[in-house]
Amino acid sequence: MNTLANTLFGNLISFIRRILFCILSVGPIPNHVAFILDGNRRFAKKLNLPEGMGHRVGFQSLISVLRYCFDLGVKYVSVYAFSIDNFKRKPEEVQSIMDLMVEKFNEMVEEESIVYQYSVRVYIIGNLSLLSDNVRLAAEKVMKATSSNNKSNLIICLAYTSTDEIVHATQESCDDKWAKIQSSIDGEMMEGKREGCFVIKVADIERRMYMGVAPDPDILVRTSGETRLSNFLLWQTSNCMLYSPRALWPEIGFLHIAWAFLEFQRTYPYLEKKRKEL
Ligand SMILES: CC(C)=CCC/C(C)=C/CC/C(C)=C/COP(=O)(O)OP(=O)(O)O
Repeated sequence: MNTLANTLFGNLISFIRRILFCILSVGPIPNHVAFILDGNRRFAKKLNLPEGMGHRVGFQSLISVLRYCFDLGVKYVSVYAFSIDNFKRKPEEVQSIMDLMVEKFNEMVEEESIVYQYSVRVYIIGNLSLLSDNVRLAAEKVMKATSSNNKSNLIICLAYTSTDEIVHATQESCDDKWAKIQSSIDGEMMEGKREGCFVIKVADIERRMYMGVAPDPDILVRTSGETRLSNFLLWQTSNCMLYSPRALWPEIGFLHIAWAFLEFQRTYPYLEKKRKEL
C-alpha cells in the first residue's frame, strides 16, 4: 500500500514538474543564473550528519539544479563554491572541501558526467594561486578537457571574492598600460596617457575580470534566506534579480528554480527597460 502511494505521489510530482516546465518554456529564459550555495553545514547539523556530508549532499543538489537550468535553456550557470574568506575555517574543514572538489573535478572529466551530457564548458575562476597544487591541477584538467564543449557553461568560483577580482583586474590593466608606455617609441603620443599618468576605462577592467567569460547574471539565488552578497559578483549584479528561498542549499529543488524563473519572467519587461536606459 505504501509503495503504491509512493509511486502515485512520485508520478504526481513529475506531472506537476512537466506542466511547470512547459509554462516556463513559453516565457523569456535567463541567460545566466548565479548561485550562492549557502547552508550546507546547517543541513548536516539539522540531520545529525557529519559536517562534511552537508557539502557532499550540496554537490548532488548542484547537479540537479544544473539539469533544471540547462533543460530550460540557461546558457551560463555560476556558483560561489569557496570564497577566499573560507580559507579562515578549521584546516580539517578546508581540507575536506578541497578533497571533495578534486574528487568531483576528476569525475567531471569522465564521459558519462553531466558536462558531456549537456556539452558544458567548465571554467574554474578566482585567485587560483591560493589553491594547493593538486586542486589547481584537477581544476586545469577539467577546464582543458571541456574547452570544446559549446552548448552551456558552468563557472565555478573558487578562492574567489569580488574585491580580489576587481583589484586583480585593475592591477592587470595598469600593468598593461604601463608596459605599453614603456615600449612605445614616443610615450607622449600613446592613447590614454595624460600628464605623467594613464587613464583606465571601465572596459579595460571588465576585460580582465575573472568573470569576463560570462555576461552579467540575470538572477542571483542565495539559499537559506540570507540576502547578503558576501563579496560575490559585486561588479556584475547591478541589474540582477535577487532570490533568496529559505531552503538550505542541499534542500533546493525544482520548485525553487521554477519560482525564481517565474519571478524573473514577471519582472523581465521592467529589467529590459532599465538595461536599455543605461
Ligand atoms: C565541485 C563543486 C563545485 C563542489 C561544490 C561543493 C559545495 C556544495 C561547496 C560549498 C562550499 C561552501 C563553503 C558553502 C557555504 O555553505 P557553508 O558550508 O558555509 O554552510 P553554512 O552556511 O550552513 O555554514
